[in-house]
Amino acid sequence: MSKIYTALGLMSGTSLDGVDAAVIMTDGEQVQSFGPSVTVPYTNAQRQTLTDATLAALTWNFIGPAPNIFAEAEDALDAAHRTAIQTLDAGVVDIIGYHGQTVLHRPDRLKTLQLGRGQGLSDEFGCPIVFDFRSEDVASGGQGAPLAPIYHKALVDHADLPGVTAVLNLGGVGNVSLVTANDLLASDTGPANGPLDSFLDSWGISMDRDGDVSRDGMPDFFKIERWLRADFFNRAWPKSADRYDFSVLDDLSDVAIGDGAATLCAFTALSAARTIRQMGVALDRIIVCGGGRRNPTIMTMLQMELDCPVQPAETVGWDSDAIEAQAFGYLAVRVMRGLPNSFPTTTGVPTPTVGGRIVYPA
Ligand SMILES: Nc1ncnc2c1ncn2[C@@H]1O[C@H](COP(=O)(O)OP(=O)(O)OP(=O)(O)O)[C@@H](O)[C@H]1O
Ligand SMILES: CC(=O)N[C@H]1[C@@H]2OC[C@@H](O2)[C@@H](O)[C@@H]1O[C@H](C)C(=O)O
Repeated sequence: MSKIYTALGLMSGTSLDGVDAAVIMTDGEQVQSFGPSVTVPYTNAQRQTLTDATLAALTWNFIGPAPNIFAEAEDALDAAHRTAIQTLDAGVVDIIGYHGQTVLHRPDRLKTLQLGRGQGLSDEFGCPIVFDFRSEDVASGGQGAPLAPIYHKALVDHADLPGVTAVLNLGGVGNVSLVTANDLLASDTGPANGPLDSFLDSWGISMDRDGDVSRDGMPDFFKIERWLRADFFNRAWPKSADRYDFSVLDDLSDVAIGDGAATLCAFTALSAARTIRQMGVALDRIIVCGGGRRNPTIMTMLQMELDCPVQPAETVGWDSDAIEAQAFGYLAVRVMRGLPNSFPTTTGVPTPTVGGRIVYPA
């Protein structure tokens, strides 16, 4: 191993549930060990500001001056991330990877935007911060996501898993990494909990906790067949998605809550299975991380669709809620070392690309 860094990763995902923070000891190639991790939920006011910024971004669409609310959203993000670092209480770290909040992702227009400022936190915590991980990949013609695959490969190597492993993350959006002895293939898979959360929000419920809402519902496979005709599902991989790319909720306006939730769980499972099949690699196991692994409706439907074991990340000893934050600590070390984080087979970028910007304490 080269020099081992103590890296602190920070991730705020598309579901806007809060900030994940985690420490990882790594040289940016292998995982040496894991440190503490924490998830700090956004306050209602912070979540509202971030939601408003995301909706303003959709209207803005990278045309003209950026919406004023972005500055307010960056204040909220920096404050929430500061709280997460303080709550983690990890002591001195060598480097921080600060993903920020994606408010708009348009790789077809060579644009992606993650809000959050690196410099303030770097000054405050006295260490280098890597941020803006995706822009260079997108500007070079890549999809800008997923970036976690090179970390998923390090996790699979660390766990010494034999054969071919898929790591499927079911957050707001889904993404999958296929780790073989010689290759790393990856793609977003489509919607995960994003449309399900939005649908339940219209019923005043925050999530399909433990599958409670979807459990007794009846999926409408005709609707799903129609949704799966969307351009995203027919594009070649690697591909990436924005949280708001899948506007299916109008089709569920007069559907009972249980049936709607079951339909969206099935949509998640079928779209993930479809992308995995498109990738054409025989798998020995699928390890599921992200909040969707806690939804038995989605997990059961995935297992019905795929002919290898589908297992939650805990079954191989991973702290699933920390994986994305660990990933951005790991990726930050790679940026520091000039190692690439994205590849033609993970984001479609023409050549392996480092990405990320580093700031140092003033
Ligand atoms: N106990 C649970 N049962 C069912 N679903 C759950 C449970 N806990 C979390 N979820 C779902 O998982 C979502 C959050 O997942 P996660 O934290 O992996 O997403 P994220 O990291 O914000 O998104 P992304 O990976 O797209 O950036 C919640 O919005 C909810 O829908
Ligand atoms: C643009 C963006 O922020 N994409 C996220 C999102 O959330 C899940 C999926 O879509 C994923 O590809 C990506 O995040 C993970 C951490 C990644 O880059 O690997």
